[in-house]
Amino acid sequence: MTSLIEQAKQKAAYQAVDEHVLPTHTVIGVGSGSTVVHVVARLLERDPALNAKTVFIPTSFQSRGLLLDGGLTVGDVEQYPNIDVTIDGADEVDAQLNAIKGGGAAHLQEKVVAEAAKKFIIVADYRKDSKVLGEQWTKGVPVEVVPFAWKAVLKKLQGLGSKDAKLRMAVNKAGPVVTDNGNFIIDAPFGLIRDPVKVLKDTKLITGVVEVGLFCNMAEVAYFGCEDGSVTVRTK
Ligand SMILES: O=C[C@H](O)[C@H](O)[C@H](O)COP(=O)(O)O
Repeated sequence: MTSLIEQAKQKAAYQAVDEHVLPTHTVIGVGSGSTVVHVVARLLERDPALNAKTVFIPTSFQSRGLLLDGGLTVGDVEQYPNIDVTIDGADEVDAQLNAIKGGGAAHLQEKVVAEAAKKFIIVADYRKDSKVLGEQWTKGVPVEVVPFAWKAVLKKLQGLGSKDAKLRMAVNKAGPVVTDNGNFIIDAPFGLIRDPVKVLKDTKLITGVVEVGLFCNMAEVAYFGCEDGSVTVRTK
């Protein structure tokens, strides 16, 4: 039996695909994470002729695998720098549609693919819906760093007020999580983030930081699957 959370993710993902992936689209960005599994499932229910003329741009090893397993054609932003629409999950979304992403360490490729798209759409379940970032997602802002700089970046993040910033450690592997790009992740909690643009700018300016999991002023719409089976749609 599917859990309430899985149902919520599925409803949000299905509605987003139905409303934003148009028959005229030929290049679609596909994010990463557990909610995106439902995005790909819905894409696979489309007319096969539409999928056959479409290239899908993954944002991680995981989403590339989902697309390939579904028999879809994959490409990259080097070949396809103009994407019609990108649909992705999020760890938390605020009232202005700013988002924290990178809980799965995929936010660098996700941000590139989102920025290359004419439209960026977020799909999530009710647990991700916040007024202010940091209300629900308390693990911190994921910051991807080049490995040799991690300690220096950690100190700078602490200096910016993230006292509990820490290197993300792997499970079932000794040592840190290594991203799809060969980098490390620092999770930097900043409490309630009332000015995400400032936190993004301050953290991204630290030398050694590759990308920060704050997606500010990027999403056009967010779909939240609710506990009662409905979907809340929030637009900018
Ligand atoms: O790095 C991972 C991505 O930003 C995901 O989109 C995010 O963590 C949400 O994942 P999920 O849909 O599994 O909650």
